[in-house]
This record gives sequence, C-alpha cells and structure tokens, in this order.
Amino acid sequence: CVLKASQKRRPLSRLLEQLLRNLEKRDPNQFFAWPVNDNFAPGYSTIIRRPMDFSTMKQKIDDNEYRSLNCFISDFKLMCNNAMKYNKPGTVYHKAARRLLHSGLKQLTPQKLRPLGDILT
Ligand SMILES: CC(=O)c1cc(-c2ccccc2)c2ncccn12
Repeated sequence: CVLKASQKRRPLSRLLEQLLRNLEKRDPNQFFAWPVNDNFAPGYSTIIRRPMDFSTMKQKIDDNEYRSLNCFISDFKLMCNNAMKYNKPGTVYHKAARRLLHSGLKQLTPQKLRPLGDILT
C-alpha cells in the first residue's frame, strides 16, 4: 500500500534507527535497553540528572526530536557517561559502558558515515 505522507519516515530518522540498531547490538546484556531503575540502582535519580537509555533514544527518533546526527551522538555519549559516573570502575556496568562508548563511537566517525551521503549535511 502507498505510505501516507505522515507515515513516510524522514531520511534522518531512517538513518538514526539503523545506527541505533547497530549500537544496541553492542549491548548484548541489555544493560542500556531501558531506563535505570532506582530499585536496582540506589540513589540513581539523585546522582544522574539526565538519564538516557536506548528505548528513550528510540522514542526520540519516532517523535522526530533529533534535529541532527550530533544530537543523537550526544545522547549516546550521555547514556554511557552516566553509567561510568554512577557505577564504580571495575563494575560490570562501568566496563560495559566504556566498551560500548568506544566501540559505538568507532561506528559514528565521519569516515564510516560518509558513504551515507549528504543526508548528514
Ligand atoms: C546502565 C546502568 O547503570 C545499569 C543498568 C542496570 C541493569 C540492571 C538489571 C537489568 C538491566 C539493567 C543496572 N543495575 C544496577 C546499577 C546500574 N545499572
């Protein structure tokens, strides 16, 4: 069937969804899939002022809240840095965040993204 204009995905949204799926694959334990719950992480909401997780990023894509790739990358970095702030070095979550940040950013370099063409300009 023909997609109505309202259903047509914006090129940037399609790209961000693809990048998000790629980043989620690097979180096999799904530590970053959902907002961190204070019941699992005592005091989390007082220590971390701007929580972020993959489900929230997905919702922001669907709500067209990302005006650019850089805003998307900022939320990804925020999510990883929150985990490295709240969790002590050496913990499974701190290590997973560091690894996710480094491997994720390698996928988001201009060299990797250039083939996607002028969609990013
Ligand atoms: C990302 C993060 O900081 C995190 C994820 C989790 C988490 C726990 C269970 C299932 C999914 C994520 C968590 N638990 C305790 C302390 C911190 N965390």
